[in-house]
Amino acid sequence: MFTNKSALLLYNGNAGQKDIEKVIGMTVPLLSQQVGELVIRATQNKDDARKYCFQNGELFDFLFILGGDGTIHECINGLAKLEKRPVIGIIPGGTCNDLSRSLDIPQNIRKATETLLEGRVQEIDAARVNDHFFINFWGVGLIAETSANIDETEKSILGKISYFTSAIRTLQDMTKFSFHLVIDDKELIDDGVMVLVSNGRYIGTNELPFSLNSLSDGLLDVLVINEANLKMIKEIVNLKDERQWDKIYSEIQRYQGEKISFHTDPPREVDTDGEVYLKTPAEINILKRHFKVLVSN
Ligand SMILES: Nc1ncnc2c1ncn2[C@@H]1O[C@H](COP(=O)(O)OP(=O)(O)OP(=O)(O)O)[C@@H](O)[C@H]1O
Repeated sequence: MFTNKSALLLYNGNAGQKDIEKVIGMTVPLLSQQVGELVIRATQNKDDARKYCFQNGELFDFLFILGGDGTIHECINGLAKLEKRPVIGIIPGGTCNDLSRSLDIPQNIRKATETLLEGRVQEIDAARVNDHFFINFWGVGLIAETSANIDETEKSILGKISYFTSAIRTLQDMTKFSFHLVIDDKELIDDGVMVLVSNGRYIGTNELPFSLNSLSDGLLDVLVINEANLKMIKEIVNLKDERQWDKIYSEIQRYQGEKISFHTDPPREVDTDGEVYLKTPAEINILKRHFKVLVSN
């Protein structure tokens, strides 16, 4: 599949906890054995991946992204509007790596590279929010405030555990907010502590207990949490049997749709794929099978 093809390996040059030379050493020898022409580039700054993908994405048949969900988010924002988009191979090099988990890619870098090189191409959905794009999730309330409250030093030392310590801090002073939500033709005026729109199956390394949730189903899943406490959050992340869901959590509402409109007054911060830089209001549309990715055979 890769002979006579060109590929870009883009890696997060600021890879936090990871020994980048060791990480690169686990993937480049494997890629260069199979790929016709391999270009390697490290990101120099935040937003570099988005700009580079936008300017050069059409030149490559494949894009291997070695980084976390934040780096992937930047890449898909650079690629989304291009006519010719490369096939994406995700090598999990971040802290949470939620998208690679949703795609069942091994979390070990060498194994992930081998899996992608022996894999097949699958089309997956993405979503457009206003003039931006996301691939894994969009959320307001608890999730956005947890991300915003993460201490970067803590993240580099504790990795994914920092999300839990931040969630505990955030829950202590979380207050409800009012919102106006429209999912396709269904209108909901309500208040709550979190509204989540997900395309993928994992958030903060935890699998969402939705058996219907798929990256290729042409639908976005919407989760509205009206009340939250720590016990409940722990139970949600540990809940593996979806049949228990409706019985236990009457304060959680679930929907699916293709087009979502969300308003708050005043505007609230939004987390998209783990990055907090957007605010409400939001007009969200599914982009069916917009990207091609490599997955396990
Ligand atoms: N060279 C760089 N200098 C500064 N920031 C960078 C650089 N390269 C990437 N970034 C930024 O670092 C952020 C985090 O990177 P990344 O997502 O790869 O790792 P992570 O946050 O540890 O992983 P995850 O999102 O899976 O938890 C991204 O938002 C990206 O914009």
